[in-house]
Amino acid sequence: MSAPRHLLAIDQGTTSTRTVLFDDKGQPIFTAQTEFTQIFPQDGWVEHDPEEIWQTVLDTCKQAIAASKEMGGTIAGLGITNQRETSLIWDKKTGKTVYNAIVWQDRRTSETCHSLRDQGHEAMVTEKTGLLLDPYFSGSKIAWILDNQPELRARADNDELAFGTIDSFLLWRLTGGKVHATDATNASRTMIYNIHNNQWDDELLALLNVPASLLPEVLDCASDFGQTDPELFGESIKIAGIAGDQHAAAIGQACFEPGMIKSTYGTGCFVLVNTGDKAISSEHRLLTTIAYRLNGETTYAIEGSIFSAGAAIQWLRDGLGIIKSASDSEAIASGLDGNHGVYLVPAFTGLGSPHWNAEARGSIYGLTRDSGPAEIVRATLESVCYQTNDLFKAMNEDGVKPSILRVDGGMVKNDWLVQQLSDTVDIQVQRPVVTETTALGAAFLAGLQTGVFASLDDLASYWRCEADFEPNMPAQERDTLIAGWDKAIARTLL
Ligand SMILES: Nc1ncnc2c1ncn2[C@@H]1O[C@H](COP(=O)(O)OP(=O)(O)O)[C@@H](O)[C@H]1O
Ligand SMILES: O=P(O)(O)OC[C@H](O)CO
Repeated sequence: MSAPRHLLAIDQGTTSTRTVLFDDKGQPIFTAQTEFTQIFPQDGWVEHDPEEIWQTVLDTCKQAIAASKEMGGTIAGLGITNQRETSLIWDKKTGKTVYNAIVWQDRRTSETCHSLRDQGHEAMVTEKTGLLLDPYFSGSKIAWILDNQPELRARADNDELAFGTIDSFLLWRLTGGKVHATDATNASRTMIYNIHNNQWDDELLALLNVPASLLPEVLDCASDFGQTDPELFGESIKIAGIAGDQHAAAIGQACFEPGMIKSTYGTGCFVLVNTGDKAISSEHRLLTTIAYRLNGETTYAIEGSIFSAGAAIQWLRDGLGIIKSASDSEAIASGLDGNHGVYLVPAFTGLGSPHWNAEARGSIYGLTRDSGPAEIVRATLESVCYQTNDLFKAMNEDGVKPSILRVDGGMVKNDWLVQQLSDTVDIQVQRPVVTETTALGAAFLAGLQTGVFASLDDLASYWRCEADFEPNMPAQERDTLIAGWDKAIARTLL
C-alpha cells in the first residue's frame, strides 16, 4: 500500500501562525498554532518582528511534518497563505530584514495617502488596482521603510534589497534565498499592481516612489514556487500554492461561481464576492481584487474590508481584562436580554469599507449607570454584525444581492455571534465543517498543482455545511438596533 498523501498549509495570520496538515480529501488531520507579539510603537502603528514570525513558521512546520511521518504519510506539496498587505524589506544577499514588518492595520502613511488624494491621484490608482488610496495597502509602507533610514534608498537603487508581503518573505526563507516570487492575489493588495493586465505598474511605482528592482515575480496561485531548503526540515518539500488569506478562504469555501460570497472573521473581517472574469467597480467604496489566478486566467472579486473584528475581542481580553479568553464572550453576550442601548465602534486603527477613514478612532456610546462589562462585551460582538451589515448595504446598492453567506475564521466558533450576524444582516449563514478554510484554500492550491486534486469541481465536492443559521429577528427590532449603530458611526465620524 502506498503512503497516504498529505498537504501542508502554512497560515501566517495577523495574531498567530498555524500550520495545518490535510489529507487528500481536504480533511485537517493535525494543527500546530503559535501566537506572536503585536508591537504598537505609536498611536495607529502596528508592527511584527519578522524573526519571531519566521520562528513560529519553522516550529509549527516541524511539528506538522513530524505528525505526517508518524502517520506514515508523504507530503505532496506545501501551500502558503498570509495576512496580506503587511510589508517587509530584506537584504537580497543575507536575507536579513531592514525593518520590522509594517502590518496591514498600520496607519503611519495616512498623511502621504491624504496628500496623494489631494493631488487628485485616487481615480487613477483605483482604476488600475481596484483599491483606494489608503495606508492599508503595501505601496506607501514600502516607501516609508526606504525613507526611514538614509542608506536604504541607496541600497535599493543598488539592487541590494527585496520587498515582499509575508508569503514572499517566507518563500524566500523557505527556499534558502533561491526564490523571490509572490502570487497574483498578494500582488493585487500592494497598490502598485495593475489587476487588469497583471503587471507591476510603472506609473504607480513612480507615484509611490518604489523602485522596480525590489519587486518579486508574480505567479499564478497554483504554481511551481520552488522547493524547501533540505536543511530546514531534513527533506525538500515542493511549494506549490500561494494566496492571500482572504482569497485562500474563498477557495477553501469553494466560492468558485460568480455571486458566491464568504466572510472571514479573524483579526479583521473580510467579505469577498466572486465576480467571475469581470473586474467590477464598486460605486460604494468596496474594493475590486483578484480572487485567484489559475492557469493564467484571472477570477475577480468585490471585497469589503473591516479592520477590527476579533481584534476588538482581543482588546477586551488583553486591554480591558474583562474576559479571560475570547470564548467567554459568547456566554456573556447571550446572558443579556438585549444590548441595553450600548454601541461600540471598534475604530482602533481607523475604519475600512465603506467609510475609509484612517483617522477615526474607537468609541462607546449609550453608557448609563447600569452599564457594565457585559454590555461592553455584547456591544463588541454586535459591532462585528453591524459592520458586516454596512458592507452588505453597500453591496446591495452596487447590485450585488447574495442570499447565502458562508462564514469562517476564529470568531465563528461563537454560535451567538453567528446567529446575531444572520439576524442583523437578515441573511442565511452557513458555517462549514472545516472552519480552517484559509489553510484549506492554501492546501487546495498546492493539491491542484501536485495532482492530488483534479479541478475546482473536485475541490467544491469536499465542501460540507456544519450548521445553518436562519434570520430570526423581528424587522422592527432589527431596524431599531441598526438605527442605533448608524448614530454611533455618525458620531464617530464627526
Ligand atoms: N469564541 C470566540 N468568540 C469571539 N471571538 C473569538 C472566539 N474565538 C476566537 N476569537 C477571536 O478570533 C480571532 C482569531 O481568529 P483567527 O482566524 O485565528 O485570526 P487571525 O488569522 O487574524 O490571526 C482572535 O482575534 C480572537 O479574539
Ligand atoms: O489576519 P486576518 O485573518 O484578519 O487577515 C488579515 C487580512 O489579510 C488583512 O488584509
